Amino acid sequence: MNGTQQETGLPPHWEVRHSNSKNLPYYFNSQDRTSRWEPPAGTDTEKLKIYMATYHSAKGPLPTGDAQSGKIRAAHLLVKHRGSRRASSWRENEITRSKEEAMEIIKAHEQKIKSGEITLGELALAESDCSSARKRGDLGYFGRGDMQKEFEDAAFALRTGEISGVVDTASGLHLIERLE
Ligand SMILES: O=C(O)CN(Cc1ccccc1)C(=O)c1nc(-c2ccccc2)[nH]c1C(=O)O
Repeated sequence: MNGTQQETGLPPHWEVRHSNSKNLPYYFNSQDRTSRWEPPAGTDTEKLKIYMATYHSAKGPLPTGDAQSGKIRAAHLLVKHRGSRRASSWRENEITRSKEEAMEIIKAHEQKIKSGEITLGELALAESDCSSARKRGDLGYFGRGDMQKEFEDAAFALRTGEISGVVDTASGLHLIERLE
């Protein structure tokens, strides 16, 4: 997160950064690589105030893994198709649906979850083709490098409590909910 000069009101070479350990913004000078908690002299404080208000939107600071371990916890609902790397699951010994059919199914699941009709965990119990279904799709904690890249990138981009759009991996199509 670093807005341009005219957006932040900071002097040249200065940018706003975020300290995960303190969950606070700080100011970093990319030329002499100094950092400070307070805006530097010459800052247009009115502009900075507006910029920070936008940055600290209702959704809070940008998503990151847990400040200490870098791990997050998520649940997912997996709909496999005949092109899945392992086209079999506890639900169906041989999965023959096409990827297009799987997309229709998971889009309907997404609608139900995002409308509040049902939680992802509840729906995963009956509908997920992943062995985690019996745990409401809960995968526990994981860090970068533990999951397929597309899955990891989508999960780490979520804020806690947020639900992804459809994520496509070699295993199938997923909806992901970041739990912690
Ligand atoms: O992709 C494969 O070759 C086979 N797999 C991997 C797998 C199989 C069993 C348990 C965990 C992972 C799956 O198809 C699979 N992937 C997942 C998965 C993918 C991304 C995130 C979490 C789980 N679950 C499953 C499953 O059957 O239960």
